[in-house]
Amino acid sequence: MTQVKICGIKKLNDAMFAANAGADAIGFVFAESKRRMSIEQAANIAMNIPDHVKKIGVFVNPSRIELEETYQQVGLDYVQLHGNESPEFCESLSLPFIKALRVSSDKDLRALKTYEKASYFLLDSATGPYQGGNGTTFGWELLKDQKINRSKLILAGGLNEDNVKTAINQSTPVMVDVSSGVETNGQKDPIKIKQFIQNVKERSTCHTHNL
Ligand SMILES: O=C(O)c1ccccc1N[C@@H]1O[C@H](COP(=O)(O)O)[C@@H](O)[C@H]1O
Repeated sequence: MTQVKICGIKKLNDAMFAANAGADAIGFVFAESKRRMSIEQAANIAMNIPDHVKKIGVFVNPSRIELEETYQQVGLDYVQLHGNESPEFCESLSLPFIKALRVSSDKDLRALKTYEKASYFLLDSATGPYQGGNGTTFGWELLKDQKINRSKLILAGGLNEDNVKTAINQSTPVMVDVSSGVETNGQKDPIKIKQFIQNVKERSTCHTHNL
């Protein structure tokens, strides 16, 4: 079944709601962003949500020390690297990481093989002013015939309750990641979170039955 990560969580209520609605992972943004939060805020949420929900910290070009301290103090399961972190930097890390790549054409997928130590790789849209969380999609169809290890593929970028089933059909990722698409007026929206997760799980069930 396709897993779901709800990213940009800033409140314990939202984290609990997402967990109870079936989220498999939640994301805390430590990069420059309107969703940015402190280590203390994230640690307080992390210690109060069920263990089975993975805690993922999102960074853009962090220092090694920032990564290690945040990972340990919050109790993260993974760090998500959303900037221009080099393969050498990533390979030298001693913590589990997800490497995000911004995709606008199939040429961008060539970088995947240079991050082999990544636990997962996350494909996001290249459109928008920020390094992530732009709420913009990319052409998922370009993933269809690519030789990609789907068990390590997280799909992100502009996903929402209306497009997530199509996105999964076209890219067959192990996990989908959403931030903007489950917000209203810049705040996480429980109705959208619930519907998003329901649509993903529904779609996954249908898929399994069709196999
Ligand atoms: O969410 C943010 O503000 C953010 C900031 C900097 C880097 C990454 C960020 N979020 C990640 O961006 C993608 C796409 O988000 P969206 O659904 O299009 O809003 C997702 O992986 C978030 O984890």
